[in-house]
Amino acid sequence: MEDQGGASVRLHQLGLYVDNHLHDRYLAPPLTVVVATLLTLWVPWWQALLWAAVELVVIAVYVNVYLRFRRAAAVAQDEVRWARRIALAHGAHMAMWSSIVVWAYQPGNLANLMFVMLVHVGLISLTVVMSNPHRRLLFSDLIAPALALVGPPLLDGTLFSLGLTVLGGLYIALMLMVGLKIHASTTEALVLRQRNDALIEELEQQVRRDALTGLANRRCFIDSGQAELQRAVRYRHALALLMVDIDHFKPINDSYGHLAGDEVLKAVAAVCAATVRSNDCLARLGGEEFAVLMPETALDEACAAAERLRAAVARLCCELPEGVVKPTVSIGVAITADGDETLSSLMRRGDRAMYAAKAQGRNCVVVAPALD
Ligand SMILES: Nc1nc2c(ncn2[C@@H]2O[C@H](COP(=O)(O)OP(=O)(O)OP(=O)(O)O)[C@@H](O)[C@H]2O)c(=O)[nH]1
Repeated sequence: MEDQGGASVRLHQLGLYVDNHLHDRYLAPPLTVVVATLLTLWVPWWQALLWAAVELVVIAVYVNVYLRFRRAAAVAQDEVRWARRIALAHGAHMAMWSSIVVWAYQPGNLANLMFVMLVHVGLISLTVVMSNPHRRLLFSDLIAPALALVGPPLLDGTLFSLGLTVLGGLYIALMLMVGLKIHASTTEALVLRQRNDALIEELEQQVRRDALTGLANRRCFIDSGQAELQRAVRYRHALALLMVDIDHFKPINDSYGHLAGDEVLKAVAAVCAATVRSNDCLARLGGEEFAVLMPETALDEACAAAERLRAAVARLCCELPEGVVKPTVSIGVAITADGDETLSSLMRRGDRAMYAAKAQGRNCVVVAPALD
């Protein structure tokens, strides 16, 4: 499942791991103080103090690494690099806790053995709860406390201690199984969420795009148009609209067939897309009608753009298997000086100008009269 999800899923898992461990900053410092206090039962106070001081620095370092990861907005390729950094930072923390075994464990002292084992049982439980989102880190986080849990009783060599080692081993195996189960379900949930997000994005694209030409569709045009009008009103900018309609399109369909008509539509759409500016909103409103919304564009600029568009389409020569088609367009230009008009009124005026262009013989540009 992990491989299926790929690096981006593992990056998500790393994010979950980091989120879980960020809570550590509230738990780890007070726990350090409590354990250091208990340690003074078996080691000189200055050793316990030194351990607590180093551990508090290590906590500060790994919390800092986690916060930097959160701020970095890492991408999928960074997953391995961040996982390594995080493993090092958190590994130092695990090593500090497990080091208690080496310098504070007193063979034959049952209270001390219980203390050391309890510290590591707690550490293993917390690790499984907090590290399960990321399998690699789950394993690396478990190594030190697992060895520290089963190690000391083994050193004693008594039957009782051997029993404790077996119990410790079973406990680790059980916790590992639980951790891996939770890991598998989080991975599955993440993969499903990714698929869901991709499907939603695709659906949103389909709802807003025209399937034939790939341009924005009417719905998308209306949404962008409303937003542009609001901006034009707020900043008192001019907003221009071109209504573009292919001339004599029905005869193209009738003579060459609907599929040939589709090819002409796609070719005209491509010319329009190549001719308008990138911040203009070009859409296919339906049939053989297109619209271009041009923010912050005055009348003379809009007319020049319309003329450029008309001429570009007139130069177009569609060589189809059914024959050669040379489409032309009629364009109506409407402008609102400070956005003080509704979109439908602007579109109506643009439409009327476009029909006037048709009436004037087609393949030309007509400007709509200014709004009273
Ligand atoms: N191939 C194709 N044709 C379409 C599509 N949508 C609409 N049409 C056709 O476009 C034609 C539009 O014809 P009309 O509205 O009569 O306009 P026209 O023939 O272009 O004439 P004028 O606009 O007056 O120059 C109709 O025959 C529609 O069937 C489409 O997606 N693909």
